Amino acid sequence: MTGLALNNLSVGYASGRHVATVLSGVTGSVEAGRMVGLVGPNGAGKSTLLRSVAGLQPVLGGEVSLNGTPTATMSRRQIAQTLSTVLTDRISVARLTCRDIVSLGRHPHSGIGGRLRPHDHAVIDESLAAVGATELADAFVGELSDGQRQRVMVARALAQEPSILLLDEPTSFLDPPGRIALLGMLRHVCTTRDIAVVVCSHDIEPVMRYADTLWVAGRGTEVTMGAPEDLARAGALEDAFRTEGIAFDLHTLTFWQSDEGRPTAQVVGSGADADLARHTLTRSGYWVVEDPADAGVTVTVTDGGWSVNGQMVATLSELHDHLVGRQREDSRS
Ligand SMILES: Nc1ncnc2c1ncn2[C@@H]1O[C@H](COP(=O)(O)OP(=O)(O)OP(=O)(O)O)[C@@H](O)[C@H]1O
Repeated sequence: MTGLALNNLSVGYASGRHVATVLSGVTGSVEAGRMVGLVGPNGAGKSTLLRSVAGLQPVLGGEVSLNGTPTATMSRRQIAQTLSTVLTDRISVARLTCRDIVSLGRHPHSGIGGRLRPHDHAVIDESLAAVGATELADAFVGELSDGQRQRVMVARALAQEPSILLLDEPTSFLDPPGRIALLGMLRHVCTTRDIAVVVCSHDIEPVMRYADTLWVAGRGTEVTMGAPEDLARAGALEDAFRTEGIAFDLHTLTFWQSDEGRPTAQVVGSGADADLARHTLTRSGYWVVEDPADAGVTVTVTDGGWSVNGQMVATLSELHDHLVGRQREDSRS
């Protein structure tokens, strides 16, 4: 198989006789051209898994195979020619240029003395272009924004010409559009370069838009794998993140306060104005229901704004104020 395969893998930390197993029985694969999103709460073991797969810490049991070959039988150089990583360690190389950093990715392929050949320079240029960082080639790394630096670190990993790419939190420190842009770029690179990608991220909703498969590390030692939507429907994300009073909303693919005990409302109408009214209702403390029979309040999208149980409001700010006032009155009566 081309790509990454994990067979009954156990990862964690051993110190003397004490063994702390973080994740166990992890069996799964990522084929070339496919992207896995690795998600889970803080401390679930995502970084431990990525570091173990990359050979940066010993596994406790089981097997990691790269393109069908167990890593236990591969040299470090062979592993580096197959797998590259973008990890969370902050680099302190402010006075290197982006091209210098990306050139480091050629190290596992370069000959004696590490001299770069014309082919290496071509790969470096292609890698910078693949992440949209051609213009940054001669900029110092210390002078980049977080988003630019993150793209350059991905370019370094691509310059390694890997079959498998592992990324730990590549979107942290990026603004919301930057997160989507980076994940979209990874998806593009994964498909066009036929790379097996595992990306660990706390940005569940954007990851769910791009990943073929989710690997969910929860509070136990198991990793649950499946299509993002199937796992969401089955409650696997809620289970993994299990937080009192917080539920995973299947409409928005985000976590919200759970609906129990909230007043109910429905929205009549369609399009962006209806979606925004639903958002305002949720923000105002209402549970948005589909069935009119369950709804205490009805918000209808109209030409001039919205009507709440027949009373017109022109803006969503007014809708919010009206809904909050209504709740206050209800709680007094
Ligand atoms: N060097 C270490 N020695 C011993 N235990 C460690 C070490 N590093 C991490 N751990 C423990 O392993 C567990 C998993 O940590 P890990 O960093 O893999 O979680 P994570 O899912 O990546 O969390 P986060 O989302 O917070 O980054 C935690 O209980 C952590 O305390």
